[in-house]
Amino acid sequence: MENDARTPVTIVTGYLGAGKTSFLNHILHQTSEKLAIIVNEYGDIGIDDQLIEKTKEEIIEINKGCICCNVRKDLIDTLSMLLFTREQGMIEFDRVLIETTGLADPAPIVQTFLMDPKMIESYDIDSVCTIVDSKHISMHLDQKDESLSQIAFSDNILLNKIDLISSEQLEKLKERITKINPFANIYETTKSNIDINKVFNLYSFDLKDKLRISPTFLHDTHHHHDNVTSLSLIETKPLDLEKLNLWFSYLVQILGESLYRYKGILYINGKRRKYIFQGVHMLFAAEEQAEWGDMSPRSEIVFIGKDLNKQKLKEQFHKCISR
Ligand SMILES: Nc1nc2c(ncn2[C@@H]2O[C@H](COP(=O)(O)OP(=O)(O)OP(=O)(O)O)[C@@H](O)[C@H]2O)c(=O)[nH]1
Repeated sequence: MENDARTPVTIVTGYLGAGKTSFLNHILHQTSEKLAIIVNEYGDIGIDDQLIEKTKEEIIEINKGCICCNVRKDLIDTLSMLLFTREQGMIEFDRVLIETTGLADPAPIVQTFLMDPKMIESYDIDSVCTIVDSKHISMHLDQKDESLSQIAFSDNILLNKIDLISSEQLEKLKERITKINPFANIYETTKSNIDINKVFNLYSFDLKDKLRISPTFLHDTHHHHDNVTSLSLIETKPLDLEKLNLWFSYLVQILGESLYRYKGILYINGKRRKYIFQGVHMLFAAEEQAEWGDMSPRSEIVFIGKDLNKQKLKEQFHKCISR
């Protein structure tokens, strides 16, 4: 990012054999930056039991036993070592690229950059890219939480291997993916061939006017079976800041674990400026932004989460309208 000394980080995720290595090769071919690539080998063996998998990682608990917010100590060690060796003039790199294993849930990796003070100071998540095996993803989505999580956390989704499916299948897949994650850019690829400008320098986790809540996504989704879904809320009446604060505190405490990502732009009663916020599980940040100016003010919120009680969330949000 301009005037930002932090090193950008791109996280690449995707199921086994989806095309992550092919993606890396295309990126390496196009980039003029020096990349430090971390290939994450952990959890490589298929272990179904969540608890066993979690004990393989070094988990730091915050918020008294919250298991959804954890950082990866092994990753912090590697990233600290990179910083140190660069400071010593032993290596040079402009960006870090992390390739996760096919079975990894990206949440703890993303959280590492949002929770650890040294990581926050030194690194800046540019974007999370998920490579999807278009031929097999539907089966994985039916069976695996990791695939859902990889899609839910993503900023860029490459629907790869489209040569192996029909155009009807592709349309259905796009619909299903959009319902899980309405934030992400979706690209159709073969051999993960993508223009680097589409995936680098997005800085999706910055709060600076980066909201991409497009009108096409702001509708409700029905008739699908994925337990990870999105919900969009829109309100043109001004909202009460105090009520909203209380509601959000409640939401992150109660639903934090099942809220994957959420973002919003808020029209607050008595404020000329927009409020924007975003969160990952229980980690939450909000910021006052530019004035509404000529735009007609309205609030837009999108949640991506597991087993969302949409009706209840809608009712609770409605109660935050300023009376
Ligand atoms: N037909 C077809 N094959 C592809 C495409 N992209 C990748 N492949 C093939 O799929 C296989 C896996 O691709 P990789 O890029 O190694 O995938 P990966 O995600 O790095 O795989 P793992 O490291 O095993 O998780 C290779 O044999 C690729 O040649 C595509 O768009 N179409």
